[in-house]
Amino acid sequence: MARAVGVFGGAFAPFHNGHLRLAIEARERLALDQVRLIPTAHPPHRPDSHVLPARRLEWIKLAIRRERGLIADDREIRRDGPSYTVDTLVELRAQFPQAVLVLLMGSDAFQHLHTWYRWTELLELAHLAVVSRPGSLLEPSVETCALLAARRADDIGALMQSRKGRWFQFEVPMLDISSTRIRRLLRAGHSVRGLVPDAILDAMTAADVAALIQDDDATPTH
Ligand SMILES: Nc1ncnc2c1ncn2[C@@H]1O[C@H](COP(=O)(O)OP(=O)(O)OP(=O)(O)O)[C@@H](O)[C@H]1O
Ligand SMILES: O=C(O)c1ccc[n+]([C@@H]2O[C@H](COP(=O)([O-])O)[C@@H](O)[C@H]2O)c1
Repeated sequence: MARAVGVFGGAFAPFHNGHLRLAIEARERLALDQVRLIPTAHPPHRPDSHVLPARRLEWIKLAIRRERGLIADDREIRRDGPSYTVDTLVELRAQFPQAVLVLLMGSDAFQHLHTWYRWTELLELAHLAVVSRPGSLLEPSVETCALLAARRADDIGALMQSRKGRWFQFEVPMLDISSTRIRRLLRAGHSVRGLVPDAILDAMTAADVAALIQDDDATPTH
């Protein structure tokens, strides 16, 4: 039975080496037994990707084939309605009642945490671990400060003393890669090798590329 489980959600359109490094570094540095990679099916906060969620899940599986402790998780694909993270954590908490649960995210997502559905409940279900990302602050936003200030864990030991309720920030060597940048390069007919895991790239069809380049550019930081 897993004692410490990382939870890493995203549109992953496409999954790239920045995502892969975040998952690997989090697993190793936080000593997680597993990190579950969860593509959104019906993201509450952005338009659905033109790439079907099942295809984005397949890409994740290709990318993590040889990585111990990384798991492609289809629970948001199997669920109807908006893919709220709080619902995902409720399910995972029921599946792993005794485990330390750690919700992983980049600093750009962290900055918008107060806009998430029932965001204050997230810490009642899991810890948060935030990793620095080029162009966005690692500090909590003014809106989340009141709740988060007293709940910061200064080190991994402090985080692992409880199953939920704290947040922690850690740095990984920054990879200035975003799915938006990859889609822009594809739109321009450029290569994205080195940004996307080779196993995904080698499996990517013309139809995949056509779908990806229809997706909107994400806002602010990339
Ligand atoms: N290069 C990176 N370094 C660290 N974290 C990242 C990186 N790219 C994405 N993330 C994090 O991965 C999660 C999922 O991100 P998402 O699938 O939206 O990727 P993205 O590259 O930001 O895509 P898009 O450009 O379409 O918004 C978020 O928590 C985000 O902060
Ligand atoms: O639950 C919410 O309201 C919510 C709002 C915004 C983002 N999220 C989750 O945050 C994760 C990263 O989202 P994104 O757009 O950066 O790929 C992904 O798992 C989303 O489902 C969740």
